[in-house]
Amino acid sequence: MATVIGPRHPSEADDPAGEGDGPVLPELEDGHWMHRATEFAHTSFGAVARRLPALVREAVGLAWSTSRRDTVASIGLNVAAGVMTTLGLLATTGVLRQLFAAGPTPDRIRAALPALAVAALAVTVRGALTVAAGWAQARLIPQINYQVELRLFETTTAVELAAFDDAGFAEEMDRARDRGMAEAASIVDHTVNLVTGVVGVLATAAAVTVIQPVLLPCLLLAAVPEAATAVRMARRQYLAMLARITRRRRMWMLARLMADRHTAAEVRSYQMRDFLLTEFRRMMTVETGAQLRLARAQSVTRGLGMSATGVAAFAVYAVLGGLLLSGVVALAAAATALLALQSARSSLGVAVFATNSLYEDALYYQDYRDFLDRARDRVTGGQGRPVTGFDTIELDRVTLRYPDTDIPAVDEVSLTVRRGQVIALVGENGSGKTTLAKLIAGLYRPSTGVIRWDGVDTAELDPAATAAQVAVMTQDWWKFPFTAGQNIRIGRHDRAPGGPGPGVEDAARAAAAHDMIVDLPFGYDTLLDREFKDGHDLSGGQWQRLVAARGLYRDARLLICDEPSAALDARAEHALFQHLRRRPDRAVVLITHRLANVRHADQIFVMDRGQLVQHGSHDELMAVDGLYRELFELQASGYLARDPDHGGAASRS
Ligand SMILES: Nc1ncnc2c1ncn2[C@@H]1O[C@H](COP(=O)(O)OP(=O)(O)OP(=O)(O)O)[C@@H](O)[C@H]1O
Repeated sequence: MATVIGPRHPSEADDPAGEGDGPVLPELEDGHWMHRATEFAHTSFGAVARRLPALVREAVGLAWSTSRRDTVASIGLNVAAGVMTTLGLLATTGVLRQLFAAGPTPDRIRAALPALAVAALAVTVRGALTVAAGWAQARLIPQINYQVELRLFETTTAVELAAFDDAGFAEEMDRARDRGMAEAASIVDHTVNLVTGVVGVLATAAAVTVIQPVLLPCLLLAAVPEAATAVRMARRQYLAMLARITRRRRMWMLARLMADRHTAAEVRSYQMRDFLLTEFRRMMTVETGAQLRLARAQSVTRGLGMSATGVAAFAVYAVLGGLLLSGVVALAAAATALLALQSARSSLGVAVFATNSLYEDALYYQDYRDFLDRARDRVTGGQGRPVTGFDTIELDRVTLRYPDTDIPAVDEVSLTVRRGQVIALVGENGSGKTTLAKLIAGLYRPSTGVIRWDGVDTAELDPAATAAQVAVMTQDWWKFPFTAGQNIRIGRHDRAPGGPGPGVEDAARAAAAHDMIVDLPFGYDTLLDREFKDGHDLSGGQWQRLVAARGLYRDARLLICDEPSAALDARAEHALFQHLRRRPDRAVVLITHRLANVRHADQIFVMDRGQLVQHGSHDELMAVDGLYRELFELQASGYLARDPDHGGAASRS
């Protein structure tokens, strides 16, 4: 049953209103998970069934490694329930045989009582076993989720930073996280359901075979049309979903833009309401039409399926009648066969649905497995020489090329950072300062060249011990949804209270953040995320003070400050730079576009298009014609209210 999927883009999709005009946003790229959806849509049910044994092995292996006891219970109890189904049907035949026998009614009822007791017992035990199996199955799910989620996040937090710049890797990670991880528990769930369904069919078939083998083909004949209809309807539903998915994503995106705190101000200030609503209405019209058509098509399919099932049931009744008349089958056996038919049909439905779902979910789970395999190669860690500090960090012709780029972001840069010094990296936007700082921090490994700590290649050093010596105040910091105190303390979260280094409040004071924090509703315990109850938000500059406090709290031997004062007011900036001064036990690498802040640096390195083009002290660099002097004078002219293009060079004081 190979199937070709329909159009997925709104512009090509069925359009009941016949409208194609109006504001049209650019086409959405297919979601990263679409490739699996498309693959599944093109796979026939036969192919799905052929892969079943491997999929079941995979799921059982996963369940087994999570909880042996619950795995055995889920499967074992279901099999035992199947045995009870067989027993119940056989006992039912016994009951009917006695009831249909000749003789006075009280005698017939009395004779049927033992078989009736067995049938009742079988039904009761079966019920209990099914409940117990369901319990074991329900226990498995959270345990599996726990294991797979933990394994994924243990990996994503351990892979090297460079992996996140690799588009392929990042996409695989999204796939594993967004869908693959969630399907681990599903494949186990579907497998247990499959076992339940198959056991139900086999149990019924076994009972029918014992009662009268000739009835077995009847059972199959009656069940097949229903199963085929179930497959057909599930596929139809899936393909329809696939055809609408891009449009639905567009609608989710628009819905987010229209009802989100972060976009609310811009939507109003640019008066985007009509634009967004028009686009949303357009999508909704197409979407509603598609849903109405699907409902009609599903009803037709269901109607045809029910007719086919009815015809099959009628054929079975005819065959049964013939067998009854010819005396091949007794009345009691025929009546039991009808009961068995109901039971087999529902079990088969469960098995078919589970097969379909298992196959689809297993494709996504494979994404999770593939990601973990690939990520293992990018995990940093392992052993190396211990490090407790440094006297010099030396970059020797270091180059870094980001994935899929031809031009290096840092090109053959050599420089030395000495303990006790403040060095500055300056240059225009995109010149490579942040990238160079990340190399110095050990966040990236050079594509070529070597970085040495006291003469030892950093590749030979213990990565965790090296990272412990470094603090980075990044330019693109994140608003962590923690309290103000925790936002600072995570800078060195494993430091015991009263341990060496500044306290949280000391660090906050140094970054001019303390007064601002104590003014918050709960002081240092104020939660800094409006999405939580009693949460609070800060201004950009207030956040930056907190980020600076975190960096100072870390109290590392190498402090890297990438635009630490970009959002700070003059007073806060002044206070912060008091604390970024020379200290004999550490080195500071400072990146800033406010060149007045680098005047006192021991060494200033000037970057241009990835290359180091100048270096020296402020006075040395101002004494020569070059990029540094040009940038400095340009900036200083603003303060001196003198335009260098029209008034000559600004003061060099
Ligand atoms: N993750 C990345 N993947 C690919 N290219 C990148 C990445 N980060 C930066 N680049 C590119 O590398 C070059 C150097 O960027 P970098 O951020 O180091 O510059 P910068 O000097 O710090 O700039 P700015 O002053 O604007 O902060 C730029 O051309 C930029 O586009």
